[in-house]
Amino acid sequence: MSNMKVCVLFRPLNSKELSEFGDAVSVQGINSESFIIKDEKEHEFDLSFDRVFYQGSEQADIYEFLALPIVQGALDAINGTIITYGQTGAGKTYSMEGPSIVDCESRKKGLLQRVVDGLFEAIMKSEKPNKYTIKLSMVEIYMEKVRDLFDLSKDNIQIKESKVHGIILNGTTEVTISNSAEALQSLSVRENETMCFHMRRFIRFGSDMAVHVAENKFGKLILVDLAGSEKVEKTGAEGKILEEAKTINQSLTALGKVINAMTSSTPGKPTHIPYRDSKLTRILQDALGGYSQTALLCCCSPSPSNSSESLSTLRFGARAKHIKASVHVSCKEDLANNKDVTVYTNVDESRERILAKLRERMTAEDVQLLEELFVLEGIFFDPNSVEEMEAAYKDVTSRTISSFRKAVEELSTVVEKMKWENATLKASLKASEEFYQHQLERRSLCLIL
Ligand SMILES: Nc1ncnc2c1ncn2[C@@H]1O[C@H](COP(=O)(O)OP(=O)(O)OP(=O)(O)O)[C@@H](O)[C@H]1O
Repeated sequence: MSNMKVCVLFRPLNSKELSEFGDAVSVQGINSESFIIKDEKEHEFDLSFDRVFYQGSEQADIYEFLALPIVQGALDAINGTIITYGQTGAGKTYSMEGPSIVDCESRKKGLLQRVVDGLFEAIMKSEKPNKYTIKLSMVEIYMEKVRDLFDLSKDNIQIKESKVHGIILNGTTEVTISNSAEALQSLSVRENETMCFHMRRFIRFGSDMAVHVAENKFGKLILVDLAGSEKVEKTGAEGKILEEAKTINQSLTALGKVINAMTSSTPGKPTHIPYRDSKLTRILQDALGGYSQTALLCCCSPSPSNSSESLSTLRFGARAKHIKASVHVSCKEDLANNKDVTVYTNVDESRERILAKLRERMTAEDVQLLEELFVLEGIFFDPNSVEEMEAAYKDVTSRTISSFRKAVEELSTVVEKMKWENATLKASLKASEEFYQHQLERRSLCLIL
C-alpha cells in the first residue's frame, strides 16, 4: 500500500465562474473516492483517489482524513509532509490556512491551525507532556533560493542531509513554541511582513515543525503550500514576475519529473531520481523518497472553464498516488558524543541489512566513511540505489572471502604444526611411560631378591 495519501478538493465555484457559466460544473461525484470529470471537449474521465472532498466539504473533515494520522505519526517520530497542489485560485492557501491564520472562525480553520492545535492537544493528553519540544521554522523558495522567513538576512539557506534528520535546511532559525497561539502568531506575523503581492502570487512557504518527541527521538512535520501550477503563458506575467513564474514552473516541472521517475522505474533497474534539479524537490526528497508519511491535497476548480487545469492537477495526483514511500523513525542517541543512530520501522530494510553486513565485515570507521560517501552522493535517499549498495556489498564480500581463505590457510599451517607438536609430545610421553614402567619392574625385582 502506498504511503502517499492523495486527496482531491473541489472548492466552491467563485463569483467569476458563476457569472460566466452559472452553476455548471465539470465534475460528477460517484462516491467519496471516485468521480467523473469532463474536459473542454466533453470527454469523460473516471478517476479515483484516496478521498474526494466535493464543494461545501468541511475543513475539519479534510484535516481528520488527510492530516490527523500524520500529526499522530510526528509525535511518534515519524516524519510527515502535507502538500497542497493546484492552479492559482484553486483553494491551496484556503485549505492550508483558512481565510486567515489568526482570528479565524473555528469552522474555517485550515490544515495549518488544526495541525498546530492537534499537536499540542496530543502532547497535553500524553503521559509526559514535558518530554516534547516543538520548534518551528518557516522558509520560502524564491528564484531558486531558500529564504528564512524568520530572519530575512538568511536569504540563501543551504540544503544538507543528515543521517538522523534527513534533509535539513542548514542554519534556519528555529523558534521554540509552547502553545498553538504562539505558533500561529509567529506564522501570521511573518507572512504579512514578507509576502508582498508578486511573491505571494507565486511563492508559498513551507513550515517545518520539528517535534522532538523524546530525548532520543525526532519527528519532522512539513506543510507545503505550493505555488500555482498553471502554465506560465496563462499568468499573463511580464518582466520580473515572468522570470519568477518561469522559476516556479521549472521547480514544479522538476517535481513532476521526480514523481514520474519514481513511478516509472523498472524493478531491478536503477533509475536516477532527479531530486537535485530544484530546491523544491531537494527539500521534499525525504517526503517523496522514503522517510515520511506524505499527504497531497490536489485542489481544483469544479468549473468547466478550468477543466483543463483541473485535469492537469488530477493527472499529477494520480501519478503521485503510485509512489511507495516508507515510514521512518528518527532516533538520536548519545547526544553528548554526537553519535547518531537511526532505527527503522518496516522499510529501508535493504539499506539496513547491507549496512549491518558491512559492519560485520569492515571496521566501524570504514562503514562510517562509506555511509558518509553515500549520503554525500545522495544514494541513501534513492531506493533504486540499493543495487549500487549491493554491488559495493558484493565487492566487500569477495574481498572478505579471500581474506577468510588466507586466514584458513594460515589456520591449516597452525593446525599442522600443532599436530606435529602433539605427535612429538605423545612420543615423549610414551617414552616416559616406558621408562617409568622399566624402573618399576627393576624396583620389584630388587625387592624379590
Ligand atoms: N474550500 C473553500 N471554501 C470557500 N472558499 C474557498 C475555498 N477554497 C478557496 N476558496 C476561495 O477561493 C479563492 C482562492 O483560493 P486560494 O487563495 O486558497 O487559492 P490558491 O490555490 O492558494 O491560489 P494562489 O496560488 O493564487 O495562492 C479565495 O478567495 C478563497 O477564499
